[in-house]
Amino acid sequence: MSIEVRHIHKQFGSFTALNNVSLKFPDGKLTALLGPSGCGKTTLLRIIAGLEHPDAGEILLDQENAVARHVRERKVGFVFQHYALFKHMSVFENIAFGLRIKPRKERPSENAIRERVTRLLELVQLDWIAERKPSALSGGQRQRIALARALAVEPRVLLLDEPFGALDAKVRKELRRWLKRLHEELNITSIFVTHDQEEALEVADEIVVMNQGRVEQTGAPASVYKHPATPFVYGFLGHVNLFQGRLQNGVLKTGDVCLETPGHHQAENEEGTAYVRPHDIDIVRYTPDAQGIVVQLERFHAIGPLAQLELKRKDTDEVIEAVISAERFSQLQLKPFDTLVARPRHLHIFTAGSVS
Ligand SMILES: Nc1ncnc2c1ncn2[C@@H]1O[C@H](COP(=O)(O)OP(=O)(O)OP(=O)(O)O)[C@@H](O)[C@H]1O
Repeated sequence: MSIEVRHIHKQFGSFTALNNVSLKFPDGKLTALLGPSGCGKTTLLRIIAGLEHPDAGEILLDQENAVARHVRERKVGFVFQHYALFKHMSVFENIAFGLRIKPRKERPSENAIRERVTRLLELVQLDWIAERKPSALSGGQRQRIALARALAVEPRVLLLDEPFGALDAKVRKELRRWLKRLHEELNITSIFVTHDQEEALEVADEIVVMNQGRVEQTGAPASVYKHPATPFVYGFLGHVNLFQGRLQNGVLKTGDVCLETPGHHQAENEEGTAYVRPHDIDIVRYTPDAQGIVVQLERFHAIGPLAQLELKRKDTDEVIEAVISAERFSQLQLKPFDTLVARPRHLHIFTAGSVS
C-alpha cells in the first residue's frame, strides 16, 4: 500500500511538533524516518497509524483520505521500542492474540490460526520457543516476536518505532540485517523510526531526514549520504570537519590556508564553510613547501583496519579528525606531536545564501 501525507501540522500547546510535512512513502519499500530526539518522528508515525490526530493535513492510504478512518480500519501493524508482549501468555498465544480478538465473522478457524502462527514463528526463526513466556526470551527475541505479532493480522503497512532502540549494539546490528532480509521477503510498505544514522543507511530503501518538525531531505541512502542538501543533514549523517572562511575565485581562505573549491568559481568574497568527512582527509609528513593545513598530531587510535587521528591546526588551534587506513598509518610511522600536513578532498561548501 502506498502512503502519502500532505501538509501535516501538529501542535502540542505552543510547541510545533510537525510543521507542514508532506511525504510519499513508496509502495512495498522500507523507509527510515531519521532525525534527532524530539524532531517529530514518532508523532508522524502515530498520525499515520491513527493513534494521534493532526491539526491540519491529509493522510492518504492508497490514495484514499484516511484522516477519518479508525486505527483498526487502517490495517496498520505497529512495533514499539519497548516490547509490549503480554507477560502471562506464551509466545504462541501472543502472536495469535490479534486473530483471536477479531469479530467472530472475520476470525479464522482454530486450525487456520495455528497454521498462521506456526508460519510466522518460522518466518522470524523462533519456532522452537513457541511455548515460552516472554520473560524467558532475550530482548532481541522479544522484538522478533513483537514483529510476528504485528504481522499476524496481515497489516497493509508496518510501522516500527525504534524497534531495536533498547537492545545492545551487537544484537541491534544483527536484527537490522535480519529486518532487511525479512522485508525483502515480505515487501510490505514499512516505515521505520530511528535516530541512528548507521541503522537508517544500512536498512532502508529510502531515508527521510527530519529536524525540528520539518523534512530536511528525502532520498535513497547512498544519495542522501553523498549529496546532503543542508548543513544539518551533513552533520547528522556522520562525523564532519568544518573549515570556515571566505570564498573567492574558486578558493576558500581558511586561517592561513587556501583550499581549492571547484564548482564555486562564481563566489565573490562570500562567507563559506567547507564540510569534509574524516576519511576525506589525506595526511602527509610536513615539508616547508607542502600544500595543505599544517597540523600537530594530538592523539591517535589505531586498532583494526582504520586509524583515527586527532589533529590540531597550527594556524587556528582548531581540531580536525582524520581517518586513514592502518596501512597508511604504519607507512607514515606517526608519533604523538608530529607535525603533519592535512589535505581535505571532497569539500562540500555551504554558504549563508545557498544550501548546496
Ligand atoms: N502528547 C504530547 N504532549 C506534549 N508534547 C508532546 C507530546 N507528544 C510529543 N510531544 C513533543 O513533541 C516533540 C516531538 O516528539 P516525538 O516523540 O515525535 O519526537 P521523536 O523525534 O520521535 O523523538 P524521540 O527519538 O526522542 O522519540 C517532542 O518535543 C515531544 O516532547
